[in-house]
Amino acid sequence: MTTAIELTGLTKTYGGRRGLAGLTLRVEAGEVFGYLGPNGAGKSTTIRLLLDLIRPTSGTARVLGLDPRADAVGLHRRIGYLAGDFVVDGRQRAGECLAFLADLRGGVPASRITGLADRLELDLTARIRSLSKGNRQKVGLVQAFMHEPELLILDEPTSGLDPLVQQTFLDMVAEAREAGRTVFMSSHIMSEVEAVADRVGIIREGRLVALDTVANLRARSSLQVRITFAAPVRPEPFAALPAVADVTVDPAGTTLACRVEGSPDALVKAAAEHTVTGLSAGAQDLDELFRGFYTGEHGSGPAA
Ligand SMILES: Nc1ncnc2c1ncn2[C@@H]1O[C@H](COP(=O)(O)OP(=O)(O)OP(=O)(O)O)[C@@H](O)[C@H]1O
Repeated sequence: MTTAIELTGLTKTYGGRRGLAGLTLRVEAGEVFGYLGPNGAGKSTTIRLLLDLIRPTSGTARVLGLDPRADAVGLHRRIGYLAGDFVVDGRQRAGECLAFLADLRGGVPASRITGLADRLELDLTARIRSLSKGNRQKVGLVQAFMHEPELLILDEPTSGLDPLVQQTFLDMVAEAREAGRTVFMSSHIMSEVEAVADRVGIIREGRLVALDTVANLRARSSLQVRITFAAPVRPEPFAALPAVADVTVDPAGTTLACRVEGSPDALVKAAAEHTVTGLSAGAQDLDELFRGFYTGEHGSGPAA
């Protein structure tokens, strides 16, 4: 597999302010990569560096094997880009605007533009200034996908989209991957990228704090367990068990709640020494896990 994006020690400061701090990251060709982080983490900075819209303070970026600084014009033809602040001339009709952008890219069959617009339920005859935020975002999505680029770089593509359109967009991403294209998309919210991303990178304060497959991250999320006993139990023996944390017992002493990270075997065996009258267990929501990364609760280095 070849590499679509390779960032090495990429750093950007704005005056004295941190934009991005030494980001090293590879995205392989053909993968869908979800780039997550809270506001101000450095997602848009990374994306602008990939497109040579801004220049790094230090470090390097290679995109489709090329240097964005030296090969910007050639690269832009091979990339579909949706800016976080996508703006176009509001006086134009959506269809005119897309036809103009298609010409700039060397021509796109009109049927592809109408096909995408139909799927997203975008009215091509409407003037852009009359469109809602979500409908303008659809114009941005059509222009990013319409020339079937090798690499899609999408900065918060789902922003402003209602859940049905969001699903259509996720289908478009899945189809792009099936066709062998690479997708690099940013978001604030894990659940938006979870369904389509092969891997996820999380940045906080300009640094990568987690990098893993969605499946592995899910495996790392903990289990919330509640056990009810026929007679009161003491929390201490449970708190001492491997993989068990945050043990609490209700005032009556008969309901125990805890979090399990890893195998629940020791907990099950310890509980079996008593008479168990009730048991419930649920996986931690992935968004909850991600909030932990956002706030720094889960450490500051990327996962092994
Ligand atoms: N042109 C600029 N001048 C000064 N500081 C900037 C500029 N652009 C970004 N920054 C700063 O760099 C940091 C990273 O910003 P960036 O826009 O990359 O974050 P982001 O992860 O895309 O956030 P959001 O989700 O809010 O779009 C922030 O602290 C921001 O204030």
